Amino acid sequence: MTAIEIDGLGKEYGDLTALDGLDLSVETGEVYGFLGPNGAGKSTTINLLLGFLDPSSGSATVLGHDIERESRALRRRIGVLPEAFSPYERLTAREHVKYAADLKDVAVDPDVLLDRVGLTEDAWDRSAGGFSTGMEQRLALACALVGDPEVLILDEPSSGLDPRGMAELRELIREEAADGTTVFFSSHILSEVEAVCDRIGILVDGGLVAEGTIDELRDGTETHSPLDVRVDAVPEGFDLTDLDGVASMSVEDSTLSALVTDAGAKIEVIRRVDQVAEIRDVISEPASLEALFDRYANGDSAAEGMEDADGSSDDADGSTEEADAGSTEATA
Ligand SMILES: Nc1ncnc2c1ncn2[C@@H]1O[C@H](COP(=O)(O)OP(=O)(O)OP(=O)(O)O)[C@@H](O)[C@H]1O
Repeated sequence: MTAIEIDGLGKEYGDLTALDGLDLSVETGEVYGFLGPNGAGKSTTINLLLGFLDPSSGSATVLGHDIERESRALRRRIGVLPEAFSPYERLTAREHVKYAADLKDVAVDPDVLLDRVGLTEDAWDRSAGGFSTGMEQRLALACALVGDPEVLILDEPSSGLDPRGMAELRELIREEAADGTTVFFSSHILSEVEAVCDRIGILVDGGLVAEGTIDELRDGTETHSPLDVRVDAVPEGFDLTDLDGVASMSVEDSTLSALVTDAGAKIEVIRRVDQVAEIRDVISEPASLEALFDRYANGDSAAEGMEDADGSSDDADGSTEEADAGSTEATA
């Protein structure tokens, strides 16, 4: 079943098109990462879903509720962590959670939620005016969890959190997902998205440029995976960049590092090195989501052959930033 269905959603602010006919759907129980650079339209999308903004075109439903006509009913069933949560200075943490419960007309034990988001007990009865950014973010999360929402919509949930806070947030998202909650969250922190999301959509200039599981995004595009081969000694002038699928190579001491575009190229690299040196170690890493994101979000030419979010595919022209010699045929 679909929890979020977005159909041709558009938003214009005067002359500026912030969202350009977005189509997207999120299944019930899915954790969907909504990625994009600054100004891509992530918050605009979320604010439209919540009924805080009116669309210029298109439509959307969340849990079957139309976002324009049924936003009140909808907001009772979902939990929201807004982009710029700003607590009421004089209310304590407990009072915030109680207030959020009143708005939804549900009963809640604030202590359970405050404990769950890792706000330490000594802060529960303190005015939120003195909270650090991380504490504010934890409080916002506690408020979002009020009423055991069926859908959680989180706009940059990790902003202000330290690494421990981010790890706890990931754990919380996993627990919610295991409980059947649909989670839709925007982020530009790729490791966070990679760690918890079932699917990712990459938004650039108000439109989705790619969508899929991490593996699909990796498989459907040409990303460069690092391959390090440590040998006894690298022969003078040794070069691999004539091999298909080797985008670049460098040598440091006795380690030869290549960026390769497919698994076949890795085997070829190892064969070639084996002919000229004694291999001591091989370290092979998958392409990072970071690199993949850069290719889409920054319009890197290697991304142009990737499968688009609508399933169509452009032609790759064969050049990449680092690659003079690498084959860059699109695999999508
Ligand atoms: N109220 C507004 N009036 C005019 N332009 C706006 C308004 N809100 C957003 N925009 C513009 O719309 C575009 C999309 O902004 P939006 O905040 O949705 O992007 P975002 O992906 O959430 O960015 P960020 O990661 O920086 O929060 C940007 O160009 C932004 O400047």
